[in-house]
Amino acid sequence: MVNQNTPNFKAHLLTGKRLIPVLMAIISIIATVLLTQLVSTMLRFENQTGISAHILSQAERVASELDTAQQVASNSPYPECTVDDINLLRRLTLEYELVQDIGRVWQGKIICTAGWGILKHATVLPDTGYYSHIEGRTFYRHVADMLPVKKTNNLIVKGNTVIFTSPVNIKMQYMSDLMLDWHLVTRNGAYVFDTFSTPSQSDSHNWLSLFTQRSQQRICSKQFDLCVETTTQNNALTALPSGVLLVLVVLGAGAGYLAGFALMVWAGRINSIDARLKKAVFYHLLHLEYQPQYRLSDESVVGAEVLVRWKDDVYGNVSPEFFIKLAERLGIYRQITRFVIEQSLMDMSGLMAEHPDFTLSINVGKHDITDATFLPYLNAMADNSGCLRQQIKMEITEKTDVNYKIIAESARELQQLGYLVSLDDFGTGVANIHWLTEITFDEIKLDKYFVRGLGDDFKKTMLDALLSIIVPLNKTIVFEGIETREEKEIVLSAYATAIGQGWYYSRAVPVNEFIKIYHNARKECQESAGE
Ligand SMILES: Nc1nc2c(ncn2[C@@H]2O[C@H](COP(=O)(O)O[C@H]3[C@@H](O)[C@H](n4cnc5c(=O)[nH]c(N)nc54)O[C@@H]3COP(=O)(O)O)[C@@H](O)[C@H]2O)c(=O)[nH]1
Repeated sequence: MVNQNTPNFKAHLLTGKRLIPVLMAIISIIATVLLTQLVSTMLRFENQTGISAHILSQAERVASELDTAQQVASNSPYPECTVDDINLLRRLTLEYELVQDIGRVWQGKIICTAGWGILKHATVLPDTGYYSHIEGRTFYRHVADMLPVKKTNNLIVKGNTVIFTSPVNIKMQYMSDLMLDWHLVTRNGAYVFDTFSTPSQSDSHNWLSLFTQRSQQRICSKQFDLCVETTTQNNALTALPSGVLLVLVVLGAGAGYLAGFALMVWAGRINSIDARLKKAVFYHLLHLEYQPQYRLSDESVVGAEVLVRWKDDVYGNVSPEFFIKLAERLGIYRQITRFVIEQSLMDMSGLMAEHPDFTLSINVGKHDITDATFLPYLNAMADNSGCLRQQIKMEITEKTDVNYKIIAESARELQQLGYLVSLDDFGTGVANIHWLTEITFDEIKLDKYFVRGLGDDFKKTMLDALLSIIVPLNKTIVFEGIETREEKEIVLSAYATAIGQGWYYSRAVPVNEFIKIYHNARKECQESAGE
């Protein structure tokens, strides 16, 4: 039987465990959303890099075309604004798609162009132009009314040449579906050639904006005084179609729930009582307690019964009655007996060496007495401990589920080797008077059943009858389970040389406490003997 708390604990454990898959599902949904966000951010970043490069290459193509046209015009062999010179400029406007018009500049004024010939009134260039020290050009943005026709142009002036271009030179193409702002600027950022911004970029002010990431990039041309700056904001939660998002959430929740369920099963396995007992036995997490045995006549402690204990972190205090059977079923029982023998001899060897009449009772079961390696092991341990073999008493319970002939043989062998043998739990199991004649024991332990309720006349009569059979056998008789003073007095009056153990005297206690009990009892005996 597991400690009474164990079933409650298990129920509590199960309720707690049921939450694991739900918690895992929630964590998984969050992880899925974050992962989607991460992947989407990475893809968008890659896309942004591609677009930046595309814008820059277009800008370089524009710059290169205008540069070539300007160079050809500058190298004109004709005097400025002559018919030949203007014809040359006209050829250039036909040849270079981006050149809308091209003209000559003299003393800060446009004096002739390919489109308008010699201007009647030379047009003064605005004083707001930006001069690039890298390229030696002056740029004018969105300049209106420089020519007889009303039109807005960008102007580029170098030396004696002015080129008129359209304000929009970079093709927008697929950019409208991207949440991307870009600016085409000079390296120092002082002059903006072209710019584009997505109107909806700054619109998401709801809770989803928490998941919004901003990415800025800047790349510059190696040839020209040109840089592209792009800015994008990514929010996969709003960017993804709601159907796709729903599928992701459902998949994430499902995967999390399954993982949680698997974790629960795994945790259940490693926390099963079988697994925990195996671990406790393997790592020697069991411990021992000793219950003193008293000579009832003078209340001196004559021996101790060692009892194995298991206090588990999950299941609490588990009764040996339960875990000994479990250990037998799991095939690890032998390790427990060996642990008990080794540890108890170590704990008690000092006291036993000092008091050669002190006996240590050790419980053995069917797996011990049927194990061929048991006796050699016991001998080695006993001899190694320095204790006398006749101080070691092996308790064989009557409940042992093996043929009495095997028990008789074991008892005989143990006695021949010098150990004492005790018949435990007498009167409760399969043993009967027949056992007493066939098997030789040194001690008979009467089960607590006979002590319980000894105030009752019938029980007392039963005990007297039993004693009339076993007393003549001349064995030590131990009464188990003495819980009250009355029980002790009745036992003592029934059998004056009785040995007793029970909660009236002491429960099983750790070794240090036992040694104190032993010495106190001894002192009291000596004192009362001296009086
Ligand atoms: N093979 C092994 N069996 C072992 C070992 N250690 C213990 N056991 C057996 O487990 C059974 C239960 O033992 P436990 O719960 O330790 O109970 C023992 C005592 O605590 C209990 N006891 C002692 N005094 C009283 C009392 O006054 N009242 C009361 N109700 N119970 C009392 O009795 C148990 C000891 O019994 P016994 O062994 O028959 O002397 C039990 O069968 C143990 O034998 C082990 O290492 N190996």
